[in-house]
Amino acid sequence: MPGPKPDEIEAGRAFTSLPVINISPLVDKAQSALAKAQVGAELVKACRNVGFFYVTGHGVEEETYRGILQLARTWFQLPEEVKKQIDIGPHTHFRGYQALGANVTRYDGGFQRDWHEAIDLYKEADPDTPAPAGKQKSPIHGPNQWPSQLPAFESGLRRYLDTMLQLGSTILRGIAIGLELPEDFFEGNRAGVDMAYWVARVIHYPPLPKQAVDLSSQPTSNGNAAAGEAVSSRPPEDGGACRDESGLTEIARSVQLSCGEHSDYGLLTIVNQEDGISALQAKNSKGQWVSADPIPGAFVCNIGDMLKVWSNGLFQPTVHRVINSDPAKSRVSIPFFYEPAYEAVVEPLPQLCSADRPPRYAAIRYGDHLEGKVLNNFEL
Ligand SMILES: N=C(N)NCCCC[C@H](N)C(=O)O
Ligand SMILES: O=C(O)CCC(=O)C(=O)O
Ligand SMILES: [Fe+2]
Repeated sequence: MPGPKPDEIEAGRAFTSLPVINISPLVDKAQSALAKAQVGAELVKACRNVGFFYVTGHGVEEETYRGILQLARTWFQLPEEVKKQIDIGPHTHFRGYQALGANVTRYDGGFQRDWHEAIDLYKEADPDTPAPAGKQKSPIHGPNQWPSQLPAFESGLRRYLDTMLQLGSTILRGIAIGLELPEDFFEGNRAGVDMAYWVARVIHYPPLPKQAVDLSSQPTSNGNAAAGEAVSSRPPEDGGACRDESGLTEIARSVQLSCGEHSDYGLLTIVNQEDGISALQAKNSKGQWVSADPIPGAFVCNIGDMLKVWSNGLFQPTVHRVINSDPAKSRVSIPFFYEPAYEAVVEPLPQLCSADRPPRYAAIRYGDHLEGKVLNNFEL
C-alpha cells in the first residue's frame, strides 16, 4: 500500500472535529464483506487523519456502559481509608487505587501531578511467570486489586472488561481490513483476546482547583491553552478534597491539568465517559485542542504508540489531555486500553514499508514499552 506524502498527513491532521463511525457491519456477522470493508476504510482514514474517532453501532447495551460508570461513582464516594485498602504500589505490581495527586505525567525531564484518583487494572498475569531469556521478571505481572468493597462493582467491572476486550478486538479486525492486512492480523500472539495485555483505568476527576482552570484558559502564542508556569497565589478551591496532613493542599496549588498531555501506549483506547461534561481534548497538527465531548451512546476511541510502529508511521498516536474545568461537577470515565501481548515484538510491517517509506522505527517488545511508562507514572 503506498503511503501518504508527509504534507498530506500534516494537512489531514489539522482536524477540527472527530469522525463518528458506525461499526455495526463489524459487529453483526450477517452483514456483507463489502459493508465491512467500507467500515475498515473509514477506520483507517480516521486513524491516519485524526487518531481519534467515535464508534456507534457497537452493540454494547446502554445499561452496561452507563451502569458501570454509576457503580464507579459510588465506589469513589467511599471513605479514603476504605479505598486505600487496595492502594497501588510496586508491591501490588502497579495495580490498584491511586489517590488524588499520586498519578503524574512526565514532560521534558519534569513531571506534573494529575488531578484525578483512579483504579488501575491490567490483564492478570502470574507474577511467577518465568521471564524470557535475558529479561528480568516483569514487575507489572500480578493479580489485580478488585474493588470488592462494593461487590456489585467488582462483578460488573469484570463483565465490562470482557465486553471491552471483545469490542477492541472487533475494531482491530476492522482496522486490519482497512489496511488490507488479513482480517485476523491482530489475533493470536500479536494481540488476540487471550494474549492482549489490556489495561483499564477507572478514573474520577474532581473539579480542577480554580487557579488551574484560569491557567488552562490562557491562550498561548499558537492559540492553544497554556500548560505554562504561572501559578496564582489564590488558595485552591478543590471541591473540598483538601487535607493538609497529606500535603494535598500543596499539590492542589501546583496542579495544572486533570490529566497531562500524553499519547496512549498500545493499540486502541476505548473511552466510556459520563454524559454532559466536556473534559477530554485531542491536539491537532496546529497545536489546537479539539474537544472529544461525550456523544450519548458512542465510545470515544484513539490509537496508541504501537499502532504507529506497526503502521510504520501511517498512523500517529494523537496527543490528548483532560481538563475538568466545571467547578460544580466531577467526572467519571473508564478508558479501556486494548494492547499487544506483553511479549509481542512490534516492528514496522513489511506490507506498509516501501523503497519510498523505509522502516522508521526500531522493533520494540511491548512489555518493555509499557514498563518504561508505568514504572514512571507515580510519585506516591
Ligand atoms: N495506559 C495508558 N495509556 N495510560 C495513560 C495514562 C496517562 C497518564 C499517565 N500519567 C502518563 O503520563 O502516561
Ligand atoms: O478520562 C479520559 O477521558 C481519558 C483519560 C486518558 O487519556 C488516559 O487515562 O489515558
Ligand atoms: Fe490517554
